[in-house]
Amino acid sequence: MWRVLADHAEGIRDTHLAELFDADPARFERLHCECGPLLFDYSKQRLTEQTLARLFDLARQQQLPQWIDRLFAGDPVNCTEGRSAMHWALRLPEDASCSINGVDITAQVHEQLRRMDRIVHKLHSGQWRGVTGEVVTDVVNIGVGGSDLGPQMVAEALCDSAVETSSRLTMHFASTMDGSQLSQLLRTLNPHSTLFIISSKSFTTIDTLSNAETARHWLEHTLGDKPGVLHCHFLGVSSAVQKMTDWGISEEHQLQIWDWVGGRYSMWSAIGLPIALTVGMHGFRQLLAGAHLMDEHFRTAPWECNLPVLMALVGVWNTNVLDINAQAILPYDGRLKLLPLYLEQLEMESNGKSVTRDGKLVEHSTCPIIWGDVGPNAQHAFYQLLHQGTEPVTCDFILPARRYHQNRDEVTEELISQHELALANCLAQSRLLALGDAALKNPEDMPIHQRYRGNQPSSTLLLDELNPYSLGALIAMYEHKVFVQSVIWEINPFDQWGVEMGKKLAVDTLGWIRGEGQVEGVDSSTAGLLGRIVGA
Ligand SMILES: O=P(O)(O)OC[C@H]1O[C@](O)(CO)[C@@H](O)[C@@H]1O
Repeated sequence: MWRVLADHAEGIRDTHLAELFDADPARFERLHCECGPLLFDYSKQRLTEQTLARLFDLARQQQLPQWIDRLFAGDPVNCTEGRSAMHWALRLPEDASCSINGVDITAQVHEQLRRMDRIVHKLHSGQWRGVTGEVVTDVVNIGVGGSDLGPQMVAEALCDSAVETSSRLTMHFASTMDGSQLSQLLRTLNPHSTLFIISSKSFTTIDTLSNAETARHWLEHTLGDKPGVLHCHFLGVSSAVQKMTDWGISEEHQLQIWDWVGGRYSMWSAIGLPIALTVGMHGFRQLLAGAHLMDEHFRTAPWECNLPVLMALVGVWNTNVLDINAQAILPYDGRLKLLPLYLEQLEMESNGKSVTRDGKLVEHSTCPIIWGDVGPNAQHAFYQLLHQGTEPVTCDFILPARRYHQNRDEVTEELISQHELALANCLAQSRLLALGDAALKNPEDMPIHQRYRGNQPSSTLLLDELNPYSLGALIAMYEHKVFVQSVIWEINPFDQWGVEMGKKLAVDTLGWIRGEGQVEGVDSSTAGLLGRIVGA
């Protein structure tokens, strides 16, 4: 199939996107599809309907239907760890039946949602008090990777849907191992009214545990070594129940996740507590409902109108056939500032692999390099390379059609104008990237340094508006896209062995930094740097 695709690419290699649009006025109609609040426009990709037909053949050859069935049957698709990957089960409605190996998964999931609900209610209503009796007004989520990026990204993206609470609760996030964010927070927060969530699937991540330890010392130092400090000021979310207990988190303040939830797929579980604290449980359930809509769409929609499948295959075409190995994520909405970071983990930690499920070296490129920023800001930073650099890049433009239409006040008109400005810039950029000079009047009169080559492919994801439901659908779409690509590439998207060894090597290195033992068996760069650090 790869040969067929390569030959097909040869046939359209010299056809510019401007020609494809000229040749077919209905190109957009043919090459876009919708699911609920999302519209996926891939007409600015360098492909035709014949390309799609061949990509579907490839997907059939790679047994995509069987793999989708396996994913939703709870089979151990994470083969190196012998686990299933059932993030989709976190989004099931309560009346859905899902039992795996005799365990009622839906009941487990909804039991934890009810526990979350009680905690959210207690905090929102001002009933959660610190050890000295003050109402908790600040919550700090301590976590890293999937235990930080998803909750933080969504909580910020949904700031307009934040609920007013009688406790006037504020969410904060601390992730960095060096304590940068935590030290800033501890300078301003009141220990009497601060609650920490220790969020860690494994409850072994040193970044999180060292931040948690610092928080514990701060509380004990400022509040005194009273019994009840740990009980009143810490919540835990983990799959390692005993480890939470050993750390000192009381049973009633523990929320549970399961082995079958991957860290970067966990924001739908109790790891998403900061989201629920921001938008309330109703908002959190809307987020789950939007994701469930996408799960059902992915599982059942024909591929011709299946958003995750189309998005994945377009990506495979770019990466493996057109040799485009960079992808920019460009939301035209400041609330989605953290989405590129979130997708960096989702895509690159999942599919940044070079060994197949069968233990062979892959023969094709896998995950491209993904980065991004809020589009309008990136226009003033790296768009120069997109327009006139030497590297091909594919872009995902993400934008809500409507904003500021609710809760009107004295600046609503101005803000609506600002939103229109962002929309105009998004459409202008994707048009110029695709068409190049053909988008301009009399380009031949311009000097060469002002000309645009164009032919840079992009997709546009248009949301009705950004709310919990549409965001849930958007994120689930990317999750399933990643899964489809892993099937095409024959890799396991649910493990991350590449991140383990660096952590182990750091243990020895830490000993040397602390003056324990002789530095030996390391390269001269590491030895030289250690010498400077230890001598500093
Ligand atoms: O939730 P945990 O177990 O602390 O893990 C945090 C992150 O660390 C990783 O395991 C990578 O080191 C990610 O996959 C995960 O999201």
